[in-house]
Amino acid sequence: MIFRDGLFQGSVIAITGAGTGIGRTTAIALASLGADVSLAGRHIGTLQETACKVEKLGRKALVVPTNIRNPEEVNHFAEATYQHYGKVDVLINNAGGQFIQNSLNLSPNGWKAVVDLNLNGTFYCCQAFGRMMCQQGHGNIINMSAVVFETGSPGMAHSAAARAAVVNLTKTLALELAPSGVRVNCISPGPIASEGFIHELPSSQYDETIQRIPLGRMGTLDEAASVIVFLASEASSFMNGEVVIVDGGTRLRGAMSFLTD
Ligand SMILES: CCCCCCC/C=C/C(=O)SCCNC(=O)CCNC(=O)[C@H](O)C(C)(C)COP(=O)(O)OP(=O)(O)OC[C@H]1O[C@@H](n2cnc3c(N)ncnc32)[C@H](O)[C@@H]1OP(=O)(O)O
Ligand SMILES: NC(=O)C1=CN([C@@H]2O[C@H](COP(=O)(O)OP(=O)(O)OC[C@H]3O[C@@H](n4cnc5c(N)ncnc54)[C@H](OP(=O)(O)O)[C@@H]3O)[C@@H](O)[C@H]2O)C=CC1
Repeated sequence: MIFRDGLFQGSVIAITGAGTGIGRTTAIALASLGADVSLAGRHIGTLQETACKVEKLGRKALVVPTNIRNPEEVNHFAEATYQHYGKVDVLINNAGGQFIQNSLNLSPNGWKAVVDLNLNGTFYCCQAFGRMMCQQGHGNIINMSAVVFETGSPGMAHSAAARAAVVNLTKTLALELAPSGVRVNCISPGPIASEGFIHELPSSQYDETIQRIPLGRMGTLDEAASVIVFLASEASSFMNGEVVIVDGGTRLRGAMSFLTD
């Protein structure tokens, strides 16, 4: 990481989806820069692995198993974090995902599951932590979109619609919360080589995906995490309601289909 040692000393940062991929890499990067963290996700095992790495860096980690699709669990995550640390400086709404399917074959429940995760879950977290941040008079929320929001995205109708909504939610919250000292921004990654993405991408589409990325390779977990770290830091203190795209230029080549047939 190219950030100053101790940059986040004294900061408390809550992260969803912190047991794997971009979330885990971000949590460890922030801890290496001095932050104490609160880690959410559904699977306690992977969260505990992240917590171990954080503690080895000499920082504190609170593990709060949470399904962000459930607003009561999200409220518990926020309350547990505040009770444990007494404040939260930054919330990183990283948890998300989808499955690839043609729109006409999506079941109502499949549609709802993906919108619930990527849009509603993000909103529940913004609301629960946003209330507390407004009360404490400062805060910084970073939402996760995906570059699919910029174009049509065959095979990802549910996710692309939800990610576009997250962008608008970010802008609205940026306006609503700014008077209370809370800023809200969004990161929109393109193909980042997380285990989750590689696993979900049909192997027959791997080569085509790489060819579509102007930089000729997927982004690394560190390259996604470092943009989140920048947004979490005071280096971005005058950014509010912004969407930072991290896709190696992929969106410039237009819509990409994830369908295999
Ligand atoms: C221009 C190029 C840019 C590239 C951009 C890349 C964009 C994004 C990349 C990433 O997001 S990388 C992260 C990858 N990780 C994941 O996506 C996580 C893996 N996915 C999931 O965990 C699931 O898909 C989920 C929906 C997010 C969660 O599912 P969950 O298991 O909790 O759902 P259920 O409640 O059990 O089921 C609800 C409903 O959904 C249907 N369903 C679930 N998975 C699938 C599937 N793989 N295929 C088809 N349908 C699925 C499930 O059947 C249920 O529907 P019903 O059967 O009840 O009708
Ligand atoms: N990799 C990429 O190219 C891109 C990724 N993204 C987004 O970046 C974020 C991180 O993805 P990435 O690291 O690549 O992939 P991962 O699959 O590794 O990360 C997804 C994380 O979300 C968590 N999660 C899923 N559902 C829930 C839920 N209901 N409640 C709480 N946590 C949940 C998972 O943990 P658990 O299963 O334990 O709950 C997991 O840790 C996601 O939002 C993803 O959609 C966006 C664009 C591109």
